[in-house]
Amino acid sequence: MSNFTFTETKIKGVYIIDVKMYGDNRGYFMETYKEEDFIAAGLDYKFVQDNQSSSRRGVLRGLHFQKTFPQAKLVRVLKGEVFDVAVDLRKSSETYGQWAGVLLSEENHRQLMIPRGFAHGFIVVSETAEFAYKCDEKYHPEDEGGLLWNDPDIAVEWPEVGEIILSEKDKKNPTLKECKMKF
Ligand SMILES: Cc1cn([C@H]2C[C@H](O)[C@@H](COP(=O)(O)OP(=O)(O)O[C@H]3O[C@@H](C)C(=O)[C@@H](O)[C@H]3O)O2)c(=O)[nH]c1=O
Repeated sequence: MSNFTFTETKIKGVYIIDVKMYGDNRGYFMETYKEEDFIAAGLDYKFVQDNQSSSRRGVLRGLHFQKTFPQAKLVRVLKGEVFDVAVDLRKSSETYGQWAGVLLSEENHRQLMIPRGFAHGFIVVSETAEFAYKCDEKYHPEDEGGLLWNDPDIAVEWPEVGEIILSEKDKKNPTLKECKMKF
């Protein structure tokens, strides 16, 4: 029997994944990824790179994608809490330009599966957060693309966290209208 529950969001292909935890007097155990269970749920990805980042409250990383080497991402939080967002950039999608968002935390142990063809980002809600994710394509620095986090046409409803902290690169990201990105 699988330890995973896969729930598709309003955007086709984007899944919230909950995991059964086994607690005892030592602490807990949980599986965080199992190829055969993901394939059985229709999520057949071959992950080739794992990443981890740490950020303080108000840090917003995103919205990021790779243009010619798109990455599917399986994302989760190790410490703290973030609001995680995927924006659909698939040209033939009925939900092109729309976003899905979910709170991921060290308490709910939730994961979000984001297919290729999306921009991805998150904002840190807790004092600090450690974030981990698997990618099915390696990092290509020359291929990076970004979308402005507060593009009014996408209108992500980011939670209120006070001051928002962006990288210099992310401050200069274009809007969807400006970059017309479609996969
Ligand atoms: C993403 C990445 C960055 N780096 C390096 C480049 C740079 O010097 C440093 C920090 O990179 P960034 O500022 O792009 O890191 P960050 O803003 O955390 O970028 C990440 O944001 C989230 C939202 C994503 O979805 C990821 O795909 C990725 O784009 O790390 C790698 O060596 N490998 C990687 O895979």
